[in-house]
Amino acid sequence: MPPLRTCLILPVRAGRVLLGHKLRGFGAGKIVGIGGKVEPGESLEQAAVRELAEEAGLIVDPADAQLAAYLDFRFPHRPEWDMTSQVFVVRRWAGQVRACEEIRPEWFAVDAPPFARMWDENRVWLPHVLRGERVELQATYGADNDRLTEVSLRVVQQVTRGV
Ligand SMILES: Nc1[nH]c(=O)nc2c1ncn2[C@H]1C[C@H](O)[C@@H](COP(=O)(O)OP(=O)(O)OP(=O)(O)O)O1
Repeated sequence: MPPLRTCLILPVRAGRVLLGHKLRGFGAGKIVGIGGKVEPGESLEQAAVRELAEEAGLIVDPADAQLAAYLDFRFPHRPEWDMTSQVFVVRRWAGQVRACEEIRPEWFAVDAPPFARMWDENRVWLPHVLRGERVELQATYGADNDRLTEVSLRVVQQVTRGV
């Protein structure tokens, strides 16, 4: 089965990034980037802005979603969890942050994301993205489906403007 296609979107403003406490479903109990599965007929940008509106109440023009990472997560001991995820950064939006049944959003300082409570590979790719770089990452999880056994990261583009 090909890996599930998902997206993540990171609103960034004034040195802070919006993440969310995942309250149910995949990754429940972790702090995650807001996002979800890409639905048939949607572009990745459309999926990302739809998820942000549904899960955190912010309204974004898909043209303002900047591609920041391509992530490939493999779980050899739980292959049904294999996913790819395109990550977008957005700096312009309308609306107010609000919670939903699935996510409780919270702002974090860009220089202090809550790595201990995030998926393990976030500590590898997220600092680059929050510095304004574009990256590609491949990560493989071990038998506990919680800690990485292998990871590789490639910086695809250095971006002069930080977030
Ligand atoms: N290793 C990983 N690191 C990470 O940062 N995000 C990951 C990840 N593996 C998956 N994700 C993200 C991608 C995607 O946004 C989300 C999974 O999609 P969903 O939130 O749609 O899952 P759910 O099972 O909660 O879906 P529904 O039950 O359909 O709402 O988890």
